[in-house]
Amino acid sequence: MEDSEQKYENPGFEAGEEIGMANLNQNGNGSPAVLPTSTNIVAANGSNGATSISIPKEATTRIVNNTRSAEWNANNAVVIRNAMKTYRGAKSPVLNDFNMTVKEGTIYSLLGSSGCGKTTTLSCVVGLRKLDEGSITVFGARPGTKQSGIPGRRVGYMPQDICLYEDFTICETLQYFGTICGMTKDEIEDQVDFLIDFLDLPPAYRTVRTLSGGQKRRVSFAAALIHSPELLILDEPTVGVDPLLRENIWNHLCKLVSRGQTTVIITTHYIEEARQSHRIGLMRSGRLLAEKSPEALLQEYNTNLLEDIVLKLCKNDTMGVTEEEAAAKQNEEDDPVAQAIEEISFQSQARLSITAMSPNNVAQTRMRYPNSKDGPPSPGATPKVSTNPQPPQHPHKLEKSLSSRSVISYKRKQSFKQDVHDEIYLGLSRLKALVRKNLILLMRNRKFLFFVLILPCIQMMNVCVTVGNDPTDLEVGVVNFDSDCSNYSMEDCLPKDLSCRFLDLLPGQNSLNRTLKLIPFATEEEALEQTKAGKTWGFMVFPENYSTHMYERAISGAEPTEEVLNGSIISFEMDMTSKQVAETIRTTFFFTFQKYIIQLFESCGFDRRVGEIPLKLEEPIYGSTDTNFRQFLAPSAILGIIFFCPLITGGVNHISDKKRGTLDRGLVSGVRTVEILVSYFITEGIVLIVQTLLIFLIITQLFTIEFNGPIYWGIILSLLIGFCGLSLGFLASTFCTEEVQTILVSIGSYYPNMVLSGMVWPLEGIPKFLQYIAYLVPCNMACESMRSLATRGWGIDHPHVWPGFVSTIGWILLYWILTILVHRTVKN
Ligand SMILES: Nc1ncnc2c1ncn2[C@@H]1O[C@H](COP(=O)(O)OP(=O)(O)OP(=O)(O)O)[C@@H](O)[C@H]1O
Repeated sequence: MEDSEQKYENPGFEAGEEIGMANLNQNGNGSPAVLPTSTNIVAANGSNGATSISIPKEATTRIVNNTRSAEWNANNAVVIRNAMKTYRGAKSPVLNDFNMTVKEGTIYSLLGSSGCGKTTTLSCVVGLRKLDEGSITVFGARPGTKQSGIPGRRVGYMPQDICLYEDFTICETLQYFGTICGMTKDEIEDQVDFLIDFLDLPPAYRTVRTLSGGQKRRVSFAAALIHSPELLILDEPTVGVDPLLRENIWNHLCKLVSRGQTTVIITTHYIEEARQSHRIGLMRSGRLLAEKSPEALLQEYNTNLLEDIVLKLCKNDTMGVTEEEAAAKQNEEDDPVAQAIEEISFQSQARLSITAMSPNNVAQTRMRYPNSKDGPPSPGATPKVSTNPQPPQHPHKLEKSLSSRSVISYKRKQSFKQDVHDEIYLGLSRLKALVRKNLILLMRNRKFLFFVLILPCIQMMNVCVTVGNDPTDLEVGVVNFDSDCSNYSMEDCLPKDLSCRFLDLLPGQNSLNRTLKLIPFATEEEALEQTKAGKTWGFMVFPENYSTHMYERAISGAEPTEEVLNGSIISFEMDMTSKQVAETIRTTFFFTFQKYIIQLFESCGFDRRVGEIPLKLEEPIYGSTDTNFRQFLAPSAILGIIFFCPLITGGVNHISDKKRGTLDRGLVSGVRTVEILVSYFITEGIVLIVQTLLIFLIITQLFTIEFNGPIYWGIILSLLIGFCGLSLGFLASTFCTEEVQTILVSIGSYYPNMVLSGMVWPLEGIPKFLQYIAYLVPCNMACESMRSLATRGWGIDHPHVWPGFVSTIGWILLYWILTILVHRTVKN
């Protein structure tokens, strides 16, 4: 119980002290900082009065940026100086010459109306946003540097929004954030038990989605606390929390701070709640109106309600009266510090007030704060300095929580080898947490998972069933003035019914091949009308005495008459709007005619070879004589489908993570972009492997499409293309803010990729200049490789095959580099 009786300390502040950059007149060695002149600075040294120095604003910024000496006091956890930030498109800055000093081991409450810039300030402190001007130091270094511990496990961040995975249970949530911060399983288990009990959370197996708003906020709070960080950044943690629990939370924060292990920056809407903090920053329109201990404020304004002070300061600010002027009016006593600050407030817009505190003061000041439960002090009374605070609601559990076992200690100085070891251990720990997170999210959405696994198979089957088959039942009209074909023989060598023999040989009449469906017409006009009406694809006309003329032309040798030549022509009129259909009909006619002539020659006793076209197509070197379009399309279709699915799912998952705020939360805890990418590669890789194997099964077993080369290289290339799509999806989602944008970008990039990689049409058929541009699409070379593997049976060592693998790996690396660069740029 020693802790509960221990006094809460107020390290570094005295009641009545002023906003300040401590020890600006000293550098790290204790020697005076030499400052050029221009802007007034007051360096007040305790009660010894104020010293006025002039420096240009940029010089102060430089000092802040370049050295720890002037700004940095070993007791400062967070220092913000001259911060300026304007959101793109905003008319006024959200942070306007903002200064803030948070001492180590204290609770700092940032108070301000909605929209004044509190969240922006916190997001800059945790490194999620960058300032336009000015500086932030956390533990003496810029956020983002190793020394600052941000991002990393030295900080615990609770954003304003819930920012949790809705499909996780409470236990999984805390495990995730604990593992990211490098906690062991036992440490996490201990903390989970404690936090569930302490924060009055529902049972650990409950899914976040099923919790109330307040319960979700408490889980979010627990996630920030789990690793007992040195710096806790809490954005409105007590909203929606009942008063008793709110008090518990504050007690817990006080407890953590009193042990000197934690610094807390908290934003809250409950002004009186802020009484329990060591320092209050009153914020308005991107500036601090005051930054003092609650006692100092209450004393100065001679009131017992913080609300009154906030109201007064805001009114004064609206009227253009500075805090110092207002305080001077309230308190007629001549305070040299207040006077000094008043002086610079009038002289410069770029105000910089500095209170130099003696280190002795810092060490000596010990103040205990009244608990809100005690009620406000009576009018005119000085703030209550209690010696007996309300004990926390679960003192024994707090003891347990705060024992050295549950508090992670951070060694600040260790060997390089140890550093590397820690980095590797932490990196693996984060990766493990990310992979587990992805897998849990995937498994919790079983229907979606099933759809994701099955979708590429459905697409592939779709391609195989619908594409590459010859068209059938094409309706073609026949106008036959030669014969009514009522009684004819295919064997006779007679000049009659030859038109019937030709029609008989057309596929679709007596054969299984159902290419054509012949429709007889009495006149050409009728047949034409039907074609014009779109009911037939065209019609053929056999002239009168066609058989006689054809017989003479075929067997009467040289020098046929003009009448014979013209009278033996079968004329075709066709609807040529569909290239594939027209080609099919035309090819069918030509091949049938060839057969018909051979058959006529044979029936008349001639050598059939006389009737053959004297061209010979030898056995194909690669492929077969009856290769259809499906054989051409299938290998590239695999790549197209495997590329597209992860492109969409990877991008959408990343955006969801971003929108939920969970990504930012992870990044603050030290998760790296490359780790997120690797984790998605692992989980999506599992999905990809299943998708690829299913697709290969479908094409080889169900549709019996030949894969002549080593099939494992085909599978590896498909996986690489899947990873390539995933990487592109990631890159796209780095730019985008909404899922629909990623989907549009994916679709937009999919079609050029499909067309320019020769998936559907040979690249030799596109304009020459486009053939070069086509190399810029990721599937281009991979398509050629895949086709060569599948149809020509070549191996990885063939110069048409390996470049596809190399180029795909190159694209993956390029997308990764761009994603990391864009991510950094966007963050900046
Ligand atoms: N990404 C953004 N782009 C443009 N403006 C923004 C963006 N984020 C915040 N703002 C604007 O900046 C101002 C400060 O926002 P911020 O979230 O920091 O306020 P806050 O003090 O935390 O408010 P609250 O207490 O309501 O959470 C607001 O006017 C807000 O509309």
